[in-house]
Amino acid sequence: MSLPDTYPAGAPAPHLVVRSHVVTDVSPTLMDHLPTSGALAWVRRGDGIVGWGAAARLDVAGSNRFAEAQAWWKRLTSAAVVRDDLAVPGSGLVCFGSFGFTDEDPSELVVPEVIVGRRGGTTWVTTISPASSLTAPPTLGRYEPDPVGPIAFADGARSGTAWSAIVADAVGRITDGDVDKVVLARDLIAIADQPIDLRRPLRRLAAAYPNCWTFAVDGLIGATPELLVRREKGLITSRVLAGTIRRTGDDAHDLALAASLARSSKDLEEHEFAVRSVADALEPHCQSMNVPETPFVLHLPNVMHLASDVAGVAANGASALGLAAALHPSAAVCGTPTDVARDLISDIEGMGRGRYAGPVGWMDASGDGEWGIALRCGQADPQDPRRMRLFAGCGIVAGSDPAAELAESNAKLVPMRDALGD
Ligand SMILES: C=C(O[C@@H]1C=C(C(=O)O)C=C[C@H]1O)C(=O)O
Repeated sequence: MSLPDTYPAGAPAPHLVVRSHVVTDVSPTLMDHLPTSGALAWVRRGDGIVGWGAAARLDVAGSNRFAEAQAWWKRLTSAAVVRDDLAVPGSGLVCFGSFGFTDEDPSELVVPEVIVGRRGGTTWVTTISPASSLTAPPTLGRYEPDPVGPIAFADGARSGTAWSAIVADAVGRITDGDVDKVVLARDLIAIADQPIDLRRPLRRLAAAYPNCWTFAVDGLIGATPELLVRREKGLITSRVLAGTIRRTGDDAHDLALAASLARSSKDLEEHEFAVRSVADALEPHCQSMNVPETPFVLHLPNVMHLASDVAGVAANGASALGLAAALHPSAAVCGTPTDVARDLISDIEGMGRGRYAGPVGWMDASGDGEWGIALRCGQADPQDPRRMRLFAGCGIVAGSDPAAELAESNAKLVPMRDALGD
């Protein structure tokens, strides 16, 4: 039922017919409904939306990509006929999206043919189809994903040792005063014996990291703890993370580590850069804002982060995507000052980030939506479905120790490694 033409930026918008209705659903998780391929997901604590198929799709790149995506979405939503029995966040006409870290990396929006959503015990189905060939609501299946089987891990663009040397180089440049903070990432290649059924790691991520946002868009899957921006009925929120410590598995020791993280001047400085960059980008779009003075410690199974929830009341009609465009790249994934850090990343990081560290999420026709930062994630290799590229990065400041940053990057790779393993 996919439209043969994916409706590129300049083409006339297809007339989509959209219907959301409540269904009875006894399956334990939303992920259970995903068919074999084309998984789309945005799930947290069991609630959220999953989808499949493509009623419309935009592929876009370049410095204007957010504006082009916004214009495309506006035309598509104004040409659609929507019957939404629920009118809750995620019901009605919704698209999923994932944006490249740099202007050159590919970005995309996908409008699924079917969405299954859940919120507070209510499950709904949305069908989206061209007016010329209406889709009947599907009977929801319950699928068991294939096991991933044995998996091997190999260095990506750089070995751990080579990456540590790049971190040391960055610390030198920070000490010389070229830049205050830069976020450097590395990749790891996961290789299975057979094509990886992405639903397997997705389910595991959602179960093991309920406080993160588990996402899937076009082969990019992960569980991010960092919400770049949410807009919901005039309220804007952002969860900023920066400053990390690994967990040991010993609760008493971890509590002591959490206390040391909250006092660490290196981590507090790194965090302050990230909060400032978010507050400055949101300020023109908010009439009042709450920027916490001190961060809290977010406990995840693998790491703990310094975290700040920034909130504001929308002052203008900027959509969730418009706000994500204003925020990206925040100092949490790029550095400070932004331009210098971005150039340094492209000079020394030694790999393409693709959609890692870019905004990933969903939005609705009113401009509300949620965009996370694509972290703790992996990208399925479009050429070889047995392979995935996993990513992790660390904020580097004057006090950073390359060996500790390498250990931190390994801890950030744990969610994807465990989700893929047996
Ligand atoms: C860049 C990543 O994480 C970011 C860097 C952090 C840090 O350096 O302390 C913490 C959270 C994220 O903002 C990643 O997970 O790949």
